[in-house]
This record gives sequence, structure tokens and C-alpha cells, in this order.
Amino acid sequence: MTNRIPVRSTALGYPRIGSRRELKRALEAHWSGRLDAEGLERAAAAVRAEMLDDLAVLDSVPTGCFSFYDHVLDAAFAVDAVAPRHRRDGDLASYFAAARGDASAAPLEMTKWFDTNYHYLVPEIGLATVFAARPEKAVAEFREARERGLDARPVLVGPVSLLLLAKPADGSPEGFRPLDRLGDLVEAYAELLTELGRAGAGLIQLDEPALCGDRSPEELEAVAGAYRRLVGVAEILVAGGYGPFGESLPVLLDAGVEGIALDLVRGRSDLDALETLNVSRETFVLAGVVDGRNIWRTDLAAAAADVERVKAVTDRVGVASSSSLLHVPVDLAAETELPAALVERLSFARQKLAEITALADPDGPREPRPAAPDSWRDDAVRARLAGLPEDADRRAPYAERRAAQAERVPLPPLPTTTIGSFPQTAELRKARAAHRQGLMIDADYHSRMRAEVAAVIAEQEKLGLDVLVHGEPERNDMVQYFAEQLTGFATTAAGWVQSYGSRCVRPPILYGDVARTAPITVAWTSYAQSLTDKPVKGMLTGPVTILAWSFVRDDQPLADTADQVALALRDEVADLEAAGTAIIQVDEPALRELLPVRAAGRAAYAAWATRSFRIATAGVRPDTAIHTHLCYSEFGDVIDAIAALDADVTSIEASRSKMEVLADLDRASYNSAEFRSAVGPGVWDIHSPRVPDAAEMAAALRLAVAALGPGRVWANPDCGLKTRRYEEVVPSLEGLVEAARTVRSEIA
Ligand code: MET
Ligand SMILES: [Zn+2]
Repeated sequence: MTNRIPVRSTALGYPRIGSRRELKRALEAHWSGRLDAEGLERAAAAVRAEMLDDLAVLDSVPTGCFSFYDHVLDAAFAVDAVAPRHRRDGDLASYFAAARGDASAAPLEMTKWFDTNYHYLVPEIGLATVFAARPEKAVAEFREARERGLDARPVLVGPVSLLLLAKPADGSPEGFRPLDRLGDLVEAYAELLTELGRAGAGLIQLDEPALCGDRSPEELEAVAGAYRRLVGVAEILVAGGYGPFGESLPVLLDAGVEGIALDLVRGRSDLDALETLNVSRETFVLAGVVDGRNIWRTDLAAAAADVERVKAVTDRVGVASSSSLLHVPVDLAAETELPAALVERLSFARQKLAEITALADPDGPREPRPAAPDSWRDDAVRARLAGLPEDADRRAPYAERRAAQAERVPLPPLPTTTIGSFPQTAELRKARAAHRQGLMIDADYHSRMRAEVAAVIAEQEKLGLDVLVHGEPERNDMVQYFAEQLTGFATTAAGWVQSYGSRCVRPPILYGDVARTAPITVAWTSYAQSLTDKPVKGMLTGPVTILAWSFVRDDQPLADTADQVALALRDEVADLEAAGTAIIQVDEPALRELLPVRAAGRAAYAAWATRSFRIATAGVRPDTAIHTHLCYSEFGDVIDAIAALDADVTSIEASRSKMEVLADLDRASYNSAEFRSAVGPGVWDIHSPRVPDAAEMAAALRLAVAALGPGRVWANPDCGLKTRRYEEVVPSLEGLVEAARTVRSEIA
């Protein structure tokens, strides 16, 4: 080990889509054939140059965090772990084939990155995967930074996380786990590190976020072996970034890594552990005190105190972000419309770099974060929540509800419905843009949207669906739409955050107490209902999803914030019911996303998350049906929580995962004698342009009937139809109605 302090200030990673989403535009132009590979590379170089301009204020500059699509895919390509079906002429073509698929090959699966709304591509690793170092990207980006005279630090996803995030390649033998290939993979990493060293790299950062999850003794053994091998090759900084390293911390330190980057925002228990571990004063620790996941200004006094605690343990301490800054927008300066009191309390990526350098400067500012202004507080909401009866989240027993609902809205077995949205056509988006820019007056915009609702109702009547929707044409986004109409929320002009590939989202900012000032959706639902005798579902977004897809205040527990959102929704639900709506769907697609990475936090999460949903929904009469919808797979972990939502009908993603969810449902309280609620396992994968035929949807419905019993199955797609085109929607729904009729006649 060296005695120098290698890093005083750094970030673990940085937004890479361009401050004005330049890379998004270049990628989409390239994919549509309007920009050649050279043009794309020019745009990418400009984005990297902008990143380096920003990062230059740090004394150690992370490199290699640029990506054409995804950093996990970059790591797979850096060790040549490319599935045979994705190999094309040229690396870039192979890379995009893996990321997006093409006519001859399905893409890699995409899934959520820890408890974030970022999606990574899942590498496929098998016994036949041949690892080989492909250091070109890492070396080139390192050199780009060095040529500017910066002290550059290459960053790569580490080998253990790469394998833990991977899935077994098709055809792998029973029991094979990608981690079984760690020994071979580590040799490829050793070569990557060697090549980076040859190019002049000193410290190299390996991201091991998977070590922020629960790891078995066997996995820890593997971690120890891998790092003992790699520390001989380079000076390695291991970063996590999504919680505490916990049991992995002593393993990494024992393996002799040069340094460790701790997440002192979400992984504060590592700080306590560090104090008891008896580490050498030579240990190099990066104190991740600037939150990489949220947009609040850092409390510099509190952060400096944490840095001091680390300094009491070791002599080599640097200041860093808690995770990559990938999860926050680039620049607060782009927001000119936000209220001053909010701006003063915010910090986006560029502002966070300034906070990091300030904290690294012994004479830098140390002011605490200013307290929230009184105007952000709503005592009425607080009083109402405090006075909420203990049983405000409880409804009548399911059996009683079921009978009352069947009487109020008689439906055939296997009722057909959709999830809410109908296609957001180019024309609708144009109208919305014109309205936003002030080029279309409110009245014209509303009549345009009402005409769309009427068309969507007419289409559904023609198709013969049983439970209709208004189609959500008026909603720009299922969270932002509600955020715009609730107090305590702000929306940004340019606060884009990468969600996957070229896709970015603009999460609203939930800064204060939340309340509803007027009904939000009632007029739309009532109008739709006035056009048809069939029941029209009311359509709301649930409290957990609203939180998950926003930047949320961090000055009180998430549970309290969720309850405030729930109360606002409870009023909306009550107004829908008063307007005569018999079925109200409250979507919770993000229920799985906020599930804590470690098992220890999960029960508490499930308790508050499901209670907030029930607060939102339990105010209704027994004869009003509450539906919910979830659409990202891996339900196994949250199946009991889904049951605890106590919805009357749950529609759920099932077709991509080949109805596997039915097995999970079988284990859940769904099957308990007192709670046998209905389920709509999606029989049409709306994430693909493919039109399924009636026979295949009927086969899926038969599986569902066999698993759940005929009285409990609904027929519906996997998710809303907003991203699809009518050319796909109409024939698919025709097939769905036909499939339901076929299976209905079989069980009659
Ligand atoms: C991501 S879940 C989407 C649910 C919403 N009701 C829709 O149909 O679009
Ligand atoms: Zn969905």
C-alpha cells in the first residue's frame, strides 16, 4: 500500500446522456438510419467532453462512465461476454443488437437496477461463454481525460456484480449459476486492469453494488478469492452505492483492496461498522456523503461531521457522492420556473460536484441545509392524518364485497378489460405540446381530449369489452399528471434522468405536505361513463408509485409522505364513487421497485407501502370494486404485499414470464380461504409490437383458470396501451375478446 492520499474529492459516476439529452437525439437518429456511426461517435465525443468539463473540478475524475446504452452492457462487452446471437459485423452493431434486438435476435432482458427506476440489460452467461479482455472503450475514455491533464480514474462494473446481475444463458445445466464462472472472468478482468495500467491508470474503481445486498458465506468466499487475485494487478477502489456493504465490508478490506467507497446516505451502518472493525490507519476510504440518488442540497455541516468520523478511523479519507450521480438531473441552472425557496434547497449533478469539492476543502463552507419554509407545511393534512382512525385502511371482508359488487355490476366469467391507457397517437402528443406552449387554448385542448375519450369508448364497445376505460389521453405521464394537480409537488422543465438507453424521465419533486385542492379525474371518468351503458373504470396512480417515480423529501419517513399522498387519493376515490363509478383501479406498478435491497428492511416496507394503498382505497362501500395493476415481473418477492393491498381484482404482468406468476399466486395469501380475490394475469405482452392470436391467449387463460379457478380470472393485457399503435391494439383486443368467449364456453 502507498502512503499518499490518492483522492480528496470525486464522484462515483456521472449523467451521460448530455445536459440537453444530446446523446438521446443522436442515438435515435442513428437507430432510424438518419445518422451514421461516425456522426453518432461525434455526438458521443461531445457528450463526453461536456462530462469532463464538469468533472474537472474534482481531483480524481471518473472515466468510462459514458455509455451508449447501459454500463452493465459495457462491462459485458469489456470482457467479450456477448451472446452469439448478438454478434454482428462491428462492435457497435453487436452492442445495439444486444441492447435493442433486431429482426434476427431478441435483445437482452432488461430489469430494474437495485431499488431505482434505472433499467440495466441482463447479461447472459453460460458454461460456453469465453471471456476475453476488450479494454478499448475503457482505455480510450481514460486517455481522453488524461489528455486534458486530469487525474483520471477508470470505472467499471466489478466482476462479482457483473455475474450476480447476469442470468444463466439458455441451455445452461440445471443448477448452474453465472457466479460459477467467476474464476475465469477474474482473469479477463486482470487483463483489463493490466491494460489500463499500461495506459497509465493508477487507481481503478470497480463497482460492486451487488455487495450492498445480502450475500451468502459462499458468495463472500468468491468475493474474497476474486479480489485477492485482482489486488495484485492494480490499485483497486471498490464502490457500492446502493446501501451498506455490511458483511461484505470486512471481506473486501481483508482482501487488501486499496480503497473502499462507502454510501453514507443509505448505508450509514457501514460507518458504525468501520469504527468497530479495527481497520489500519492506512485504509483509504471515500466518504459518500453527497446523495447521488436525490436532489436535495447537502447539509454540509452534517456531511462534514460524517467525514470527520471517518477521519477518526483512518488517515486516508476522500469525499464523494454516495452513488453514481446518474440518478439526478445535470443542472439546476436549467430550471428557471421553480420557486426560489425550492431552488435554494436543491442540488443537481453539477451542484453536487461543487458540494463535494467544498467538503474536501478544509476551509470550505459548512452550512447546514436550510429548514423547510413554513409555507410547505399543511397543518390540516397533518391533523387529518393524525386523527385517522386505526381501521381507516380496512374494508369489509372480501366475500361480502364480492357478492355486493356482483349484484351492482353483473359480469360474465372471465370479464374482459384493459389496463387504462389507449394509444397516445402522434396527434395527441402534438395537441399536448401545443397546449403546453400556449398555442392551443384550454377549451380547444379539452374538447380535443373529450373527442378522443368518445372515440376510445366507441372502439371498446365495438370490440365488445366488458369493463371500459376512458383511455387516459389527457395524461402526459401517470405520475406527473397527478403531481401537477397536488400541492407539495413541483415539476421541472429539464430535469431529465436516464431510465434506460435513450429513454429519460422527468421525475416530479415532492417537497412539502401533499393535499388535493380539487377533483382530478372525476370529470373525465364521468364523461366517459355518460357515453356508454358498460361500466367505466376510474383510473388513479397509487401512493407508492407516485413516490417511487418522484424525487421525495428526505426530512421525514417515506411512510409519512406516502400516507399524505394516500389521503389525497382517498378523496379522489370518494369523489369517483360519489359520481357513480362502480370500479376504481389504483395502479401500483412500482410496488416491487422500492422493495429494500436487503431482506431486513422488507417487512417494514411492505407494511407502510400496503397501508398507504389501503388508506387510499378503503374508504369505499363494499359494492365499489377496487382494482390494482402491477406490471414488472419478479413478483415472488412481493406477492404477500400484493395480497395485502386487499384489492378486489389485481391485473399483473404474466405473458413475458409465461404465466409463471400463477405459481407465485398459488403460494400467497391469495389462496387463503377468506381471501380469494380475482386476478387478471396479462395474456398479451404489450411491450412488443407483436399481435398475439386468440388461440394463444385462450391457452394462457386456461392455465389461469386451472390455477385459480374459473370465478377468479379476468382477461386483460399486461399493461396500458399508450405505447402501442391502433394497428396492433385492435386485432389484439379482438383476439382477447374471442379468447375469453372461447374459454367461457368451455367452463360453462
Ligand atoms: C406502468 S402501469 C400503466 C398503467 C396505466 N393505467 C396505463 O394503462 O397506462
Ligand atoms: Zn403497467
